[in-house]
Amino acid sequence: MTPQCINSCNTPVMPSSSLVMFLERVQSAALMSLGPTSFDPKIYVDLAVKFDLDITISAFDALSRKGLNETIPALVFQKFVNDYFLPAGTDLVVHLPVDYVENPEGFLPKVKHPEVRLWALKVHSLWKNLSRRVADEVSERPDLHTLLPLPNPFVIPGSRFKEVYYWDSYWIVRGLLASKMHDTAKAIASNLISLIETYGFVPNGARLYYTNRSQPPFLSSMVLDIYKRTKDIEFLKRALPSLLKEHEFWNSGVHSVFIQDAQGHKQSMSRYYAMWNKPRPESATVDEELASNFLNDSQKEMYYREVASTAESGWDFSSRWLSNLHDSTSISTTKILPADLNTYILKMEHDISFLANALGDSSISEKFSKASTQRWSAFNSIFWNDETEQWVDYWFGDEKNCEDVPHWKSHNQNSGVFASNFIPIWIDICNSDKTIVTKIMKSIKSSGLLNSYGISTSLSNTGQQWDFPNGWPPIQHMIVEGLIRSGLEDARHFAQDIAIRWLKTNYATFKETGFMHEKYNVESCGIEGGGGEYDPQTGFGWSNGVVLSLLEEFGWPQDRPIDCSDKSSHPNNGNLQN
Ligand SMILES: OC[C@H]1O[C@H](O[C@H]2O[C@H](CO)[C@@H](O)[C@H](O)[C@H]2O)[C@H](O)[C@@H](O)[C@@H]1O
Repeated sequence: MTPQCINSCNTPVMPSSSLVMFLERVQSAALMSLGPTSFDPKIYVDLAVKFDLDITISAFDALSRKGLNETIPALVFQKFVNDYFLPAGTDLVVHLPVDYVENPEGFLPKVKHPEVRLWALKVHSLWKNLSRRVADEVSERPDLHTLLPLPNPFVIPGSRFKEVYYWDSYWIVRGLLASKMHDTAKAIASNLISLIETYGFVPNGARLYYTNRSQPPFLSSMVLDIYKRTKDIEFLKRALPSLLKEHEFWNSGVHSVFIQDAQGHKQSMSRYYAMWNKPRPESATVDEELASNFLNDSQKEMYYREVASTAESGWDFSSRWLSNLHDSTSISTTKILPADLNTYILKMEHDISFLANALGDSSISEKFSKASTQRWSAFNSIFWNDETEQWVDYWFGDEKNCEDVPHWKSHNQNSGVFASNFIPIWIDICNSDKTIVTKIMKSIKSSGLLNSYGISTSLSNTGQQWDFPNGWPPIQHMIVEGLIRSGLEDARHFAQDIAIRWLKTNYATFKETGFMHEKYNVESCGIEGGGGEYDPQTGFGWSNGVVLSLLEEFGWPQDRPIDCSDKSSHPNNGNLQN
C-alpha cells in the first residue's frame, strides 16, 4: 500500500463483532436504567457472556421496559446482568510470575540509600498485584468474551484497565528488567508479537474492541532492551518478522502521508489514524453524547474517527489535538503529523537495523539504516522549529485534492507547548548531539512545563486528562532519560533534578496509599490527599516501571532525603524554572 492523501479518500473501517455491538446495547441500557452517577461504560463491554449469544440477546430483548425511552427498570436490569454475565475481569486469572523473588540478585546496584531501597523493593513486590493470565474459557469460547486470548501471562496497567495495553507494556517491561524478571518481560513481548501475527499490528489493547487501532509503537524498543539483557537470539529470530510487519503498518495506507518539505523533497511521514468511524465501544455513551453536537452522520463519523485516532496516540485526550482549545469536538488528530510518533518510528528503524545486524541479516540492516537516515532528514525539516528550539507537531491545512502532495508551510507548525515537543531527545541520534541537547535544555527551562513534580504534559488546563496540571510517567521518563544519556554534565544535573522531584512525588503518594498512581500533579507530594488516580487493589503498572528503571539508571544520592515531609528538600520548594 502506498501513502495516502491527508484527507483520505479511502478510509478503512474494521467490521464490528456481534458480541461488541450487543454489549454496547447493554451499556446504553445500563446508563438509562442506573443513571449517570459513577457510570463507567467500559464495565459493560468487558462483561463475559455466560450462555450462547443468541440466547442472551433474546433474554435482553424480552426484558420489560417502561416509558417513552423504553427504560429497563433498575432491578430488572441488574438481575439480567447477574443472571447472564460474569463480571468484568473474571475471565482473567491472577498469576504469580515464575521469575518473581522478593529480593532479586543484582537489584538496583546504584541505590544504596536504605529508605529508597526499601521502597524500591516494595514497588518491585507490586508486580504480583498486576500479573494475570487469560482464563482457559476464553480460548475455549472466544465468542463469549471481548478479552483476546494470549499465549503467555502478562502484567496489566491496573485500576479499570484489566487487560494488556500496548504502550503501557513497554514501561512495564522496563521495570521488569530492573526487577530481573526477564522471563515475564519476554512473555509480554511474545504476546504482542503473537498479536501482530494475528492482526498485522499491535492493537491498542488485548480486547476485541481495541482491534481497530494501535497505540504508540514501542515493540522494537521492548525487543531491543530484552535482547541487550538476555542475548536470547531465538527470541530475536521470532521477533524480527513481526517488527518488519509493524513497520509496514505504520508506513503504508492511512498511517502514512506524503508531504513536500521546505527543500522541495517529497517525504513520507506517519500519523495516527484509526480504522474506525463509530463511537469507541468502551466509551460509546460518552462519544455519542458529544457527537450529538453534529448535524449529520458524515460529520459524526469524522468526529468518531478523530476520537479513536486520538486513543491510538495514547494522549486521549489533550488540547494538543484541538483546533479550538475550548471545544473538544474540534479534535483533528488525523490532520496532524505528530513529532512523537515519528520519533518512535525513527527509533524503530534504528532498532530494526541493529537487531537485523545481530541476526547477521545485513540486507535488512542496511535497508533500515537508510530508512532512518531518510526519516531523520525529513524529521528535522518538518518538525524542528528554530525559534522555540523544539520539535513541534505539523498541522495540515485544508488540503482538499487527494492528488496533491501538500507543501510544508512554517505557519502550520503547532505553536502550542507540549511535553511531546521534547520527546525526540530520548533517541540517541538527538541526545548524542551536544548542540541539540544544550538547545533543548534551555528550551525546556523556559517552556513553562517545569513543575514541582517534574514536567507537565501541556500548559493549558482544559480538564482533559493529558493536559496541565498532569504529568505522565512515560513522557517524563523519555525526556529525563534522553538528557541523562547525552553524557553532558549540565544536562545530567538538570535531568537529575527533575528525576528527584518526580521520585519524591511518587514516594509521597506511595507512602500515603501503598501504591503507585497512574499520573501525577502538584497535589501529589504527600499533601492534601495526593493527586492522580490509583486503585487500592492494584496501583499502576507504568509508574512501577518508570520508578524502577529510573532508579536503576540513576541511583539515588546517598545524602539526599526522599521524604516529602522533609521541607528542606520538598519538591514544592523547587526552583526548577531558573
Ligand atoms: O477507556 C477510555 C480509554 O482508556 C485507555 O486510555 C488510557 O489508559 C491507557 C491504559 O493505561 C493508556 O495507555 C492511555 O494512554 C490512556 O489515555 C485506552 O487506551 C483508550 O483507547 C480508551 O479509549
